[in-house]
Amino acid sequence: MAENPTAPRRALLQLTGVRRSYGGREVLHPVDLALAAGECVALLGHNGSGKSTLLRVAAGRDLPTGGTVRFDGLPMDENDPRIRARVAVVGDTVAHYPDLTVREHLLLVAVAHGVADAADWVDQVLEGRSLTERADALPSALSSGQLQALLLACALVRPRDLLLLDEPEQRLDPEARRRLAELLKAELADGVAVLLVTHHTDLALEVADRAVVLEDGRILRQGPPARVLAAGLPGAGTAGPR
Ligand SMILES: Nc1ncnc2c1ncn2[C@@H]1O[C@H](COP(=O)(O)OP(=O)(O)OP(=O)(O)O)[C@@H](O)[C@H]1O
Repeated sequence: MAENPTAPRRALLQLTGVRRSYGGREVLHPVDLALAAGECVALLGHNGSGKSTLLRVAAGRDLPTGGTVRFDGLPMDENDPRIRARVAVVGDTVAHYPDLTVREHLLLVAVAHGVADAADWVDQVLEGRSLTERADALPSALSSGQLQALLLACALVRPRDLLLLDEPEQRLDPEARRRLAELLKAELADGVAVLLVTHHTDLALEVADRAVVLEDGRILRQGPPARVLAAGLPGAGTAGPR
């Protein structure tokens, strides 16, 4: 039977009443958020509004103080191998092995995830992120933009149904940002669900199906990115994309 395009899509990631407190201070008030396969939600908001906290909780890297996070019906837990095999995360901290080259990082991740023909696939991912010339460099010899490209490449070299990205556009030059937008569109076309924390409103406009604006740990508004951005972001002097 043909799929009804107007029917609500089944959520792959479902956050229900999620709260997070640090030292008694609530930084996420109950938040509900659902993300379907092939859908991109952009999380926007001022510094400290709770975007990274929400992404960490969504990734199972941080436990909510209340509410539930489910991935494909399973309680979200980054230690569950069924979840780890399908969820790729680029978080807000830079993590790498100082004594492994760029290529070795990608091989390690690809082999750990059972990727067939890992060496060939790694070469393709290196090429796609413009890292071929730096393949034998150690992380300490990379520029900040190249390091960001490596973190992204580590998420792309492995299988995934859900991609959680915290400001992946950080430190990328305009050309690399343009390629990031193309890459995200290709991920969505492949059915990958993408939760994207970003300060780059043009990126949200280009790739997201829905924008969600957080303010002080609460959803202030959500909807089609153009409409949400036309209403302006909290703290921004003018309405519209920057
Ligand atoms: N581990 C922690 N301990 C205490 N407070 C924290 C911790 N992590 C985050 N916070 C606080 O939670 C609030 C939300 O932080 P979060 O990093 O989620 O914001 P953000 O919207 O991602 O900000 P930015 O745009 O600057 O990255 C902030 O007030 C921050 O100080």
